Amino acid sequence: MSFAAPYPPYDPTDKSGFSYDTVVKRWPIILASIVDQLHQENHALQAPGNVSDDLTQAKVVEGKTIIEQVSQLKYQMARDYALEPIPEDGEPHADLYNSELGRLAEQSRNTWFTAPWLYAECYLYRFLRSLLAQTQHWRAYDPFLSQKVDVFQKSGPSIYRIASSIHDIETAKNTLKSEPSGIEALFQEMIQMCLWGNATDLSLLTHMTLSDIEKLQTVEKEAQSARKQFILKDDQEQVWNHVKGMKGGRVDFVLDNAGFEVFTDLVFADFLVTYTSHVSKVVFHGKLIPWFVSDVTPLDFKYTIEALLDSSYFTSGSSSEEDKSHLQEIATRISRYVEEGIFVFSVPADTPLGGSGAGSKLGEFWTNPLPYWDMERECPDLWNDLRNSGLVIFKGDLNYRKLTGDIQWPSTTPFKEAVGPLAGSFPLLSLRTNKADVAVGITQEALDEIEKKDDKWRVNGKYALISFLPRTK
Ligand SMILES: O=P(O)(O)OC[C@H]1O[C@](O)(CO)[C@@H](O)[C@@H]1O
Repeated sequence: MSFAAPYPPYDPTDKSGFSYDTVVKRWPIILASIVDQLHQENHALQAPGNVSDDLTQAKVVEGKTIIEQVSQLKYQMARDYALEPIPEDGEPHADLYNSELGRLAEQSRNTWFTAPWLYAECYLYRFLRSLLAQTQHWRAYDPFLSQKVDVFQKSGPSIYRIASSIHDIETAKNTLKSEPSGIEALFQEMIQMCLWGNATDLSLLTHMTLSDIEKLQTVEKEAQSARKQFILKDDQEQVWNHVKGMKGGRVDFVLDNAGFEVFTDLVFADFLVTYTSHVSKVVFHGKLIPWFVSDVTPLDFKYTIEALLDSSYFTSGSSSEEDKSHLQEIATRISRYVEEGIFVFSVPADTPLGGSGAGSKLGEFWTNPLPYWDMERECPDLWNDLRNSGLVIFKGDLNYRKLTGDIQWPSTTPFKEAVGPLAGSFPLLSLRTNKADVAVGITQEALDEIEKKDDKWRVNGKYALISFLPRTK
């Protein structure tokens, strides 16, 4: 793999006030929470009677404990130190990250404030992984797991509401079959539910209260029609026209966040398989290492389905027996689809963090720092595999940044142009709420209007883009 992609046709320039903001404000909070988390684990391990002494096991290179290493990273980041090479830890992509770092050093862009934002952010999670992977004790440890679980457990009210809507669809199933326009309307509702499911994301939620999160999770019909005006590019009709031409096809989800968002992905997938004849198989792609705080790992995926089946899992809000039975209905169906291989995770569900060599090869691509432009050259196996899909759905902001290379395209640039050589490889749908500067495919008129209305529209998560490209090659 090499980083020097031949696309785009002009020099990438990615720095912006917002990226700087995340380095100085958001990342230190994330690192501080990891240090807290590690301390808590330490105390538990060192409790009287517990024979395990992690401070011995957790020594990493240079004689520093993992906690000292993470604290040092936080210190260096705030002072704009140079990024250190990723140690050879036996996990994928260390060479790729390091060769790019070398290239950046030649351009004096290898410090926390000067490195391209996309690279620096991916590096941060890969470097953290390296610290953990080099120890015996923390190798299987996901420092974000407790946050993921905590927020998911509090998402009960929104999850029950969605499950009840699906129950209503089940009740009207027979009528729906004879009314194609009803299915189309539901498809639009589902796509929007799945889109707005991306509005919550733990790497952004450092300042949010539970009620803020609940507001973001409001995805039912009324809220959706109110939010339609916030969709700045809307290819829903093109997507439906494409999907309705499929017969028993395969859909892929390149997943983003665990918890509530992956629940909305599963609901959308369930809808496609259960209520339409267009889709008979769904493949889910996640991350092999803890990534951008809340991204789905194979273990998160398995955990989500078990949690949905457990009627005492959700802790917030009051739920009636009826709510619970509606959730059981869809959770049981999802679990059955997994058992029957109708829903599959792209790597085995028990793949450990860091991957398991050949068995998880197809999952490695998603945690490298590259744009997706050159997937065909960088990871031909994955590219060829996705060519078997009838629709590849890329969820969320980071996937969008990688699809477009995270560069400052004029916002009226066609999506196809920003996706570059990847465009046309397979039918591609991006569902993204805007949390970073890059945004393309917007008409001049819409752009003028939004610039007047809200100067934070690119980053405040209130606006969204639904972008579709057909297969052309
Ligand atoms: O979960 P999502 O939608 O990919 O969002 C992640 C986004 O959050 C950030 O980490 C912080 O803004 C971005 O860098 C990143 O693109």
